[in-house]
Formats: sequence, C-alpha cells, structure tokens
Amino acid sequence: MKTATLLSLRSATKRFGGLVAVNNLSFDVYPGEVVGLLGPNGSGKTTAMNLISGALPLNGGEILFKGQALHRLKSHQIARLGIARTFQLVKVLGSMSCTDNVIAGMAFKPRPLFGKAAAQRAQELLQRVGLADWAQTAAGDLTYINQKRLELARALALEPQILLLDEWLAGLNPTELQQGIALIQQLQASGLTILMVEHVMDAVHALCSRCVVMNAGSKIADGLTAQVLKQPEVVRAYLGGDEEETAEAAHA
Ligand SMILES: Nc1ncnc2c1ncn2[C@@H]1O[C@H](COP(=O)(O)OP(=O)(O)OP(=O)(O)O)[C@@H](O)[C@H]1O
Repeated sequence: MKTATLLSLRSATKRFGGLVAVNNLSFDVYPGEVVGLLGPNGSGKTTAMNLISGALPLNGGEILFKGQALHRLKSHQIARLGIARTFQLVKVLGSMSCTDNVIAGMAFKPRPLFGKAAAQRAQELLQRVGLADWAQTAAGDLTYINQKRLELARALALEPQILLLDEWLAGLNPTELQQGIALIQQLQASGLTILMVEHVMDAVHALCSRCVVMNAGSKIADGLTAQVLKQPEVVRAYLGGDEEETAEAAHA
C-alpha cells in the first residue's frame, strides 16, 4: 500500500491576465521525501510555491495538505498547519537580532512560545543552522549565506511538516554550497519533507530523490531524479536544448 500523500496539487492553475503561469499542475509529495521542482526561468515554479503557501490564490484546481484543501485559507493559517517557506529573495528583519528574527517566526506556530522558552528554542534553531555565535547580531549585518541560514532557522521555528525552499542555495560560493547541501541533508535525515525549487544541479543530485519538471506553466516530467534529467523533453526545455550539458548534469 502506498503511503498517504502529505501535499497534493490537483490541476492547480494560476493566471495573470492572459498568461497561464501554472497550468493544470498535478503532483504529490510523500512524507520524508525531498522533491525538486525544476524548470527554466519563468516556467512557473515560484508561482506554484506561492499557491502552496497561500501567497497567491488559485484560479482553478486544488491543493491538499494531509487531505485538507488549502484554497480557502490565508497564508498564516497555512503556515500554522505546518507549511513553512523561504523566499527567492532573502527576507530577514534587518534591524532585529537573529534571535528576534527566529522568535518572530514562532508567532505562527500552532503552540506559540514566549519569553525564556522562546529564546531558548531560538538558540537551538540558530545552532542547528550554524548561527549560534550570531544570536545578538542584527540580521542586516550578516553575510548573504548567514542571512539564508537565518531565514531557514525562522522557517524551522514554525516546526513545519513540509519546508518549501525557493532557490535557497542560489548565489553561494562552492564552499558555502557544500555547507548548504550538508545542512539540508541534516534536515532530510531528521525526517523533514522538503519541496525545493533549485537550479544548482549538484544540489539537485545530492538532495532530491525525485523531481517534478515544469515548462511554460505545465508539468513535463515527474520521477526519479537521474531518470527525469535524461528525458529528451526535459533536456530540450530545461537546459535550452543542450543535450550534452544535460547528459553531463544527469551523470554528475
Ligand atoms: N505577480 C505576477 N504578475 C504577472 N505575471 C507574473 C507574476 N508573477 C509571475 N509572473 C509571470 O508568471 C510566469 C512564471 O513566473 P515564475 O516566477 O513562477 O517562474 P519561475 O519558474 O519561478 O522562474 P525563475 O526560475 O526565473 O524564478 C512568468 O512569465 C512571470 O513573468
């Protein structure tokens, strides 16, 4: 018997005027999976993440979390159900300390923490992402990778059941990338389910057991990472038709 899905998109559709940014998109995410959401620029990945997190309303179809339809819920209610996200453009509260940024993330937890308990939990989360020594530093003074770590700690403060990562590894240098991959692997090992939009192929290979690939708003592939990346339609769409490059990526 197949495990029950954690997250299901069923013909999810989003239009911006005449543009169908997400077109009848259906896929499932099962508990404990790390699934890559791939596709060329403008294919609808971030819009799909926005539909799941409730930042944008659906125009058609439905999105279910543990069987519950999300479309009537506001984003804070969706967060409270256990769906946390990071953003493509890092969004930290620059003048506030790292600790306070993480505590702010706890406001949307099902059972919010206050006072000392919140500060202690924030310290644990900062330690988990490698920021224990920056607890009192203003978020705006952190380096780029550390701001990304902080955003992750804030998302984890929700105690999510699924984490949506939107190009969390983008813009990192090779050393930082390895650190970032290791950090996500730790989350994976703890059993957290992750749906990640990612362009960095090394990270996709290292982290994602399965990938869903979009092109021009529609799903064009869904399956085991190595197999999906070899599919001719994915080669053509995702890497602009450079089959050699995709073949290299598939074997990386
Ligand atoms: N708020 C909006 N209003 C109008 N059009 C939008 C809006 N958001 C996205 N789009 C359009 O929808 C399409 C899908 O955009 P989206 O950002 O979801 O793609 P993406 O796959 O995440 O791209 P990238 O990899 O570059 O981040 C694009 O054509 C984009 O210009």
